[in-house]
Amino acid sequence: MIRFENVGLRYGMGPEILRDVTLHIPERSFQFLSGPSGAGKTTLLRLLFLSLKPTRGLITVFGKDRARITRHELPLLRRRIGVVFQDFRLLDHMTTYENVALPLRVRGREEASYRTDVTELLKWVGLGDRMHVLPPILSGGEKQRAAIARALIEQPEVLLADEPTGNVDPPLARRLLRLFIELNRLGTAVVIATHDLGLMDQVDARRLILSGGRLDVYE
Ligand SMILES: Nc1ncnc2c1ncn2[C@@H]1O[C@H](COP(=O)(O)OP(=O)(O)OP(=O)(O)O)[C@@H](O)[C@H]1O
Repeated sequence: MIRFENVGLRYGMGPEILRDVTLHIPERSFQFLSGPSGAGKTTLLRLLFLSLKPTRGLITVFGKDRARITRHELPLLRRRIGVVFQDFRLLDHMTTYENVALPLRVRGREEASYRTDVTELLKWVGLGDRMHVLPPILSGGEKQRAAIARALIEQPEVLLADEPTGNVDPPLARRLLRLFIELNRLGTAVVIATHDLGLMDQVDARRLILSGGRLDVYE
């Protein structure tokens, strides 16, 4: 689904952050992306989300060569990739429901056509009773789940999550992990960037480990 071949990335004239990274994210797969702080996990996620271009190497996304994707095609491909950012990026002046519905509204969909989907998804992530609350009132874990719901509303083929359990207590981290596993069972490929060894030990999943700019894959 997404393939990297000998990918290198540097910011400006800085050192190479990623070096010769070769990677395949298969359909319906589940993997953790780990490595020390500053190893380049967020950078790798940004490459997967097409918000960065590699400085060298080949990336193909849904069969398309990254270098040949036009500005017009980019939003269509991105819609197939859900992302949960480290800082959630919820809009504070919109309710939880409105935040999750926003990608559909932006596309010009009528509310009547998506109201049930948004409501069901919010119930699925455990926010059924927080739908009409503004994000500043949500707890860290609730914000996290709202961000997950927003990433899932367009039924992406792959979900990328950057440290999704970074700010939550262990019981909630386990709950979020169960949510990702269930999502994966329903057919979505999942990539979770995390430092949390305890979290990774709870699932027998692929591990992508970044260190010194290189990526090792443990199946
Ligand atoms: N926009 C940028 N411009 C220049 N350097 C950057 C930029 N973004 C990240 N870097 C550098 O790239 C390296 C990798 O950063 P990145 O955020 O990808 O690591 P990470 O593994 O996600 O770290 P953490 O676990 O601490 O979030 C770091 O040295 C960082 O300073």
